[in-house]
Amino acid sequence: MTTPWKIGMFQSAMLMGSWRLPENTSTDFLDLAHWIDMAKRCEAAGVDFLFLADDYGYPVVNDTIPPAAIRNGIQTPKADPSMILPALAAVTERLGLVTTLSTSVEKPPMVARKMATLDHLTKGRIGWNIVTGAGQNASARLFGAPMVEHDRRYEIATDHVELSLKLWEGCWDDDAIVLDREAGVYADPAKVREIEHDGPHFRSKGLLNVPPGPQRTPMLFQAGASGPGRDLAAKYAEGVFLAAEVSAMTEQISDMRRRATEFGRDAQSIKFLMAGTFIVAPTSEEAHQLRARQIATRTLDEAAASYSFYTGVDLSVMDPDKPIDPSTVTETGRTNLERFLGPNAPTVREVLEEFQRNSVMGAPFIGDPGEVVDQAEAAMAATGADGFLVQPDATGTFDSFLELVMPELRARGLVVEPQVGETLRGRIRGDGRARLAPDHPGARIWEAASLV
Ligand SMILES: Cc1cc2nc3c(=O)[nH]c(=O)nc-3n(C[C@H](O)[C@H](O)[C@H](O)COP(=O)(O)O)c2cc1C
Repeated sequence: MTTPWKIGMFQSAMLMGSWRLPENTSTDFLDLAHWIDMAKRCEAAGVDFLFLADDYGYPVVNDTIPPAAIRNGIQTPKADPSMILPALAAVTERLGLVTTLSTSVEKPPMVARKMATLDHLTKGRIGWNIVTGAGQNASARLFGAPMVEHDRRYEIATDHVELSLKLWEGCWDDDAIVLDREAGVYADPAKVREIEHDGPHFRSKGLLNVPPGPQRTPMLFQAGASGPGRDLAAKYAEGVFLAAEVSAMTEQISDMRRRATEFGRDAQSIKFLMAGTFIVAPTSEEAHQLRARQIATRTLDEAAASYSFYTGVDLSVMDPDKPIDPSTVTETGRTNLERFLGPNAPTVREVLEEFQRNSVMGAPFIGDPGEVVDQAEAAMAATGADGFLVQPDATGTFDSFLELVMPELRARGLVVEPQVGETLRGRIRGDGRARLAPDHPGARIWEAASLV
């Protein structure tokens, strides 16, 4: 059998899929029962994890929210997934649970404490998607702070992760909790310590006041593919989410593996998951009909509002018949600007049409179960990726993927059944190891602390 594919499911606590279609249920995103049902179905179908993306942003162009964004529910409203996760932990026992916390907004001790708590509550099934924050122009307004430039946000993220790693790996020895009721000893003071950090952006002398969970450091994910984003991933990430065309993704993966070796890590220690949209139905014809219905629910105005959320760039004021001006700069997200520049750049109209069809996620796989898995196998072979981050279907959930694609993947021997008791890291790395690999910078913090 080939190395099993890793299968994660992408969600956000907002409108997903084509919410205007009558079969779409993402309008229930503020109902806990919606999430509990989804998590149980994901677990029963044997996928590796459910990822709840998050940010504080919303579309803003020329200092205002485009009316199309509010009218059509584009990237807003959006609820806080960290409030939903404990309920999902309670009703699952194998499903990994991954969420986002922003290094631009949440301070390291807050991230470290929330994630360590969730690692306990999930019994080692939690992952952190490290982001500098999508929709940054809106987020900065919301927090009343000047917008920090793109590359500097990644410098802050690097220092943030360094301190967070110290808190997870350095404060508590493995055998610090004694729990001797007779002697009245809860924890051994010799095995618990404050860490010190004096970095370019964060300073701390402190103790993480929750002991680490089964993974110590939550499994670390990252999703920015600009130069500084790639470096952050290469240095710390154990899983990377990518959304692009196959050719761009192939380059991103090989470049990030190369950068990982420059940081002294095994290039294979990062698992790359392609954002994959599967438009699947029992027959090919039904799948293509569904695709046409989905595209018809989205206007070019909405595509422009969505593009502005990811990039801060307003395509609606540009000449539709020319490519995006190559001198355009943005301090919001760069990946979705850079992928449409350069030789053979598409026109603005083509970019909008691409966003109307696919948003940031690249072209979908369309067809019956056999056809979509053939297409997915070809993408895996071309890119060298390790699996998929599956996008919600037209219903806003994953029912068609879980019911039609998972059995096909299993029949082809491409996935293995997750087991109770596995940590998220152990499962995704495939070696059962709960803790960071020895070549990860966080492992050196643990080694140094355990020698104290
Ligand atoms: C599949 C995927 C998931 C993402 N999830 C989040 C998220 O939950 N929160 C967020 O703020 N940004 C998220 N992003 C955006 C990235 O973190 C990043 O800001 C964006 O890709 C722009 O990259 P750059 O900052 O390197 O230019 C996601 C991106 C991708 C491709």
